[in-house]
Parts: sequence; C-alpha cells; structure tokens
Amino acid sequence: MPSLMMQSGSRAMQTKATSLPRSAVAKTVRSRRSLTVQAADKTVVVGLAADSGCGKSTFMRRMTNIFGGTPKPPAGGNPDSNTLISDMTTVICLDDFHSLDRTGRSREKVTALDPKAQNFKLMYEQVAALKRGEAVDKPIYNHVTGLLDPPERIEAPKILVVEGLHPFYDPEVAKLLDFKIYLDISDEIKFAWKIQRDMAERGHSMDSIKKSIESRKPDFDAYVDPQKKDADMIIQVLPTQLVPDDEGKYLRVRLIQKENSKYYNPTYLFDEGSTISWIPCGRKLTCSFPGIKMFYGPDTYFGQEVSVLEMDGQFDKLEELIYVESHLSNTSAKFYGEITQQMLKNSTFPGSTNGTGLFQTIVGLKVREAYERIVRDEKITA
Ligand SMILES: Nc1ncnc2c1ncn2[C@@H]1O[C@H](COP(=O)(O)OP(=O)(O)O)[C@@H](O)[C@H]1O
Ligand SMILES: O=C(COP(=O)(O)O)[C@H](O)[C@H](O)COP(=O)(O)O
Repeated sequence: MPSLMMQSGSRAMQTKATSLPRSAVAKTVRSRRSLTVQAADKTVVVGLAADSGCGKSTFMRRMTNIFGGTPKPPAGGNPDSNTLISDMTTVICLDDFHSLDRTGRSREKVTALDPKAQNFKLMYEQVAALKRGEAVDKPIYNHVTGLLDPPERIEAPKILVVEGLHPFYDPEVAKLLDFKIYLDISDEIKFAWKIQRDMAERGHSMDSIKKSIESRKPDFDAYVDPQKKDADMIIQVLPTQLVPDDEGKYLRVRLIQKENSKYYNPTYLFDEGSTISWIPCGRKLTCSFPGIKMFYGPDTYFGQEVSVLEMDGQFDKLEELIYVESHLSNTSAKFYGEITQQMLKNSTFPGSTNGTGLFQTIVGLKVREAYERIVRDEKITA
C-alpha cells in the first residue's frame, strides 16, 4: 500500500508560467541591434557546473530534447568539437577555454581544474558577445589529443548553455548567467561513472583514472565544489539509504531548489511547504526490491532557504512514472504527463529509471520556464 507522512505548513498555491512564442519581430537581423534593440533577440545564458564525469553531457541531452531538434556539432567542422547545436540551444563546453593544454598543465604542474589553466578573460568576452547576439570564433580543446585546436565559428543562439568545470567561478562570467545549475555527485558514484566513461571513450586505464581523481581532489574542493552555493538548482546524487553498503546500484537523488528565484517556482509534492515522506509503491506503481521512497520539505542550503525534493530507489516500469508525476505540482510542464513523456522519449539515457533522470527532466522544464519568463519580461520593458 502507498504510505504517506505529512506535516502541514502550507504556503501559496501553484503559479503557472506564461508561455510566449517569439514573434516575427524576433527575426530582426542581429547586426542591427545597435540601431534597434529587439527584446526577443536576447540570448538567454544557462550555466551548468560539475566535475568531469558527473553527467553534464547526459543532462544536456535531456535538456536540449525539451527544446526540440537533434543536437549536432557545427556542420563541416572539427570532428572533435565539444559544441552541440540544435534548433534553439547551443551548448558550449568550457574546457575550450583552457589556457594550458595537456602538455602545458604537466609542465606547470597544475590540474585542469586550477583557475591558472583557464582563460577567464576570453570566456567572459565570448559569452558576453554571444549574449549580445554576436558570433564568436571560439577555441576548441581537443580531448583526444590534449591540444588546443583552431577556433570554430559559433553564432548566437536563443539559449546558450555553458557547461564545464567553472561556469560561475569567475564573478564577471557569473554575472552573464541567467540560470545556474550544479550537479553534485558524491565521490563514490562519480568514481564509478568516470571510470566507465574514461575507459570506454577516452582510452584511459583504470590506474591512470584513479590517480587522476586523487590528484584532482584538492583543486575540485577548492575551485569547483564551492560554486554549488550560488546555483539556482542543484541535483545531488548520493548512495541509497534503502540498501546497506550498496555499491552504487541504487541512488538517492535530491533536487535542491532555491526559494525566491526570479525565474522559477520550486516543484513540490502534495502540499507546498509541508514536510512529506511518501512510499508510492503499491497498486499504481510496481516496485521490486528495494522500492522507492520520496521526500519533500523545506531546508537551508549555505544559509539560503530551499525546498528539497528527493527520490531514493528506482522504477520498474517507466510508464508508471505518471503516478508520481500526478502528485507533483509546479513542475513547469505544459500539459499533464509531459515529464513522463520526456522520460519515455529518453529511456535509453543513463539514469532513466531513477531520480537523476526525473530531476534532470524537471530542471530542463524549469530552464524552459526561465527562458520564457525572460523573453516575456524583456518584451514588456522594450
Ligand atoms: N544518471 C546517470 N546514471 C548512471 N550513469 C550515468 C548517469 N549520468 C551519466 N552517467 C555515466 O557517467 C559517465 C559520464 O557522463 P557524462 O555525461 O559524459 O559526464 P560529463 O559530461 O560530466 O563528463 C558516462 O559514462 C555516463 O554514461
Ligand atoms: O576536467 C576535465 C573536463 O572534462 P569533461 O567534463 O569533459 O569530462 C578534463 O579533465 C579537462 O578538460 C582536461 O581534459 P583531458 O583530461 O581530456 O586532457
């Protein structure tokens, strides 16, 4: 039987985002911006921060799918480009702003996470230019060779996503971001994900990956991890609490949502502002061992008020997620079942049967809501 524990303390009721499509006005030639500033021309900039191997690329695929189109590298360009372009979004990887290539880092004895290995000035100039609607010639960091390749031309998209190690480390770059997301993956889970990816795709040995993780840890703690306090939304991935000593098979995933955000309303379970523990397994949700446990409640995060939505465990049948979705509010979905539809569409992606996929989908919908609110607000003030 489904079980529910609730403590009351309800806040205001759900608010819905207004969706405004871009008008024909938005098609004004970008080079004329200095003459006629067209509000709907604005490029909205999203920052996604996480360590290497923490699922940034996987999350990007889920998020860009919400906006439509198939993400592809720039046509006819470098096959090792890190950029992905689709109908509305362009995702650029901040590794492209490494100022030191692999040999340079080894010579200077710095890791790829050290600010000394990044060109923040160029990062600022190019993200600012794209945000103004101007094209840039962005360098490419080649992960195969470890070298900086000749630049590629990037046109200003409607939504620019900057993903990488330090999107909000530099205060000037941080000011350009309209929405900030942090993927906070606990060490043991990060280790498992990175080993699998770096062995299969980057040809590294298990031993070299272990050494690299250890040598990067101090710089990760000093320069990457502290960014999470400034994020609008954080997806935290932890070992399950349902199975003692589980080795990463099941995950406990927490969606940390800042209160008072200008651009989104936190998603809640059953009753906004209450503290709720819910085991949805029973007649409407099939759960084999170890089942699913959900939690929702208020909390503080680095001294800031947040709402936390949590899922521990995994689904057996993805289509039954509709039962969980029907108990969530303020999801930013445009129709009943949109989250389940997205999850089914991306069912082959890693994390599809647990909270990582579910919460990445919700964050993607929040980014869409933020984008639509920004475009709407700009139109009103134009
Ligand atoms: N939610 C998830 N569950 C299980 N494995 C995942 C998940 N997200 C990513 N992975 C795996 O982790 C590895 C690194 O993911 P990736 O998206 O390439 O990370 P990043 O872009 O941050 O370096 C990949 O092998 C991917 O399959
Ligand atoms: O930390 C990262 C980010 O990679 P990602 O997030 O794409 O995994 C890489 O180690 C550096 O960019 C150096 O690259 P390499 O180790 O290939 O020289």
